[in-house]
Amino acid sequence: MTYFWFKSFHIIGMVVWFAGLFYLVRLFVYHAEAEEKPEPARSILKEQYELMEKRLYGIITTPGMVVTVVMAIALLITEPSLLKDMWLHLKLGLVAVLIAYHFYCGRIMRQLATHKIMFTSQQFRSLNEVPTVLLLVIVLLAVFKNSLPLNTAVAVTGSFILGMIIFFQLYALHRQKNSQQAMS
Ligand code: HEM
Repeated sequence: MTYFWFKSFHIIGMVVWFAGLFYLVRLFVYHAEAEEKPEPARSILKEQYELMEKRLYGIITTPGMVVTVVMAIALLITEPSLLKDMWLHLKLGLVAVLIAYHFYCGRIMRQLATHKIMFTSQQFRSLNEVPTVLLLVIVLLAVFKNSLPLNTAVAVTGSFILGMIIFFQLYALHRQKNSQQAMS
C-alpha cells in the first residue's frame, strides 16, 4: 500500500515539475520578445517576467523536481529489486539529462535577470521541445518497462520530433505573414 502512495506522489510531482518547466521557457519566449518593444513597455514587461520566472522556478518547478526524485528514491527503497531492471537504468540516464536541463533553465533565468538574452524567442520555443521529447521517452519506459518495443518507440519518437519541426516551421510562416499584413 505504501508503495502506491509513493507512486502517486511521484506522478503528481512529475506533473508539477513539467508544468513548471514548460511554462518557464514560455516565459523566456515572452521575455525575449519584450526586448523588441519600445520603452517604457520594455522595462515594465521585463521586470514583470523576471518576477514571474523567479517565483515559478522557486515555488513550483524546483519543488516539483524534489518531490519526484524523493518519491522515486522511496519507491526504490521499498522495492530495491527494481534497481536491476534495464528500463530503470535507461530512465535514470534520461532523468539525469532532465535535471541538467532544469538547472540550465535556472542559469538562463539568472542571465535574463542581468539583461543578457542569449537566445531569440524562436530559439526559446525550440528549447521548450527538449522536455517534451524527454517526457515522451521517460513515460514510455516507465509504462512499458523492459517490454518496450524499441523499433516502435524509435518510430513514435522520430515522428513526434518531425511533427514538431513541421508544426514550428508552419507556425513561424504564419506569424511572419501576420506581422507583414499588420505593417502594410
Ligand atoms: C529520480 C528519477 C526517477 C526514478 C528513480 C524513478 C523511478 C520510478 C519507479 C521505481 C517507478 C515505479 C515502477 C513500478 O511500480 O513498476 C516509477 C513510476 C513512474 N515514473 Fe518514475 N522515476 C524517476 C523519474 C521520473 C520522471 C522524471 C518521470 C516523468 C517524466 C517519471 C514517470 C513515471 C511514471 C509515469 C510512472 C508510473 C508507471 C506505471 O506505474 O506504470 N519518473 N518511477
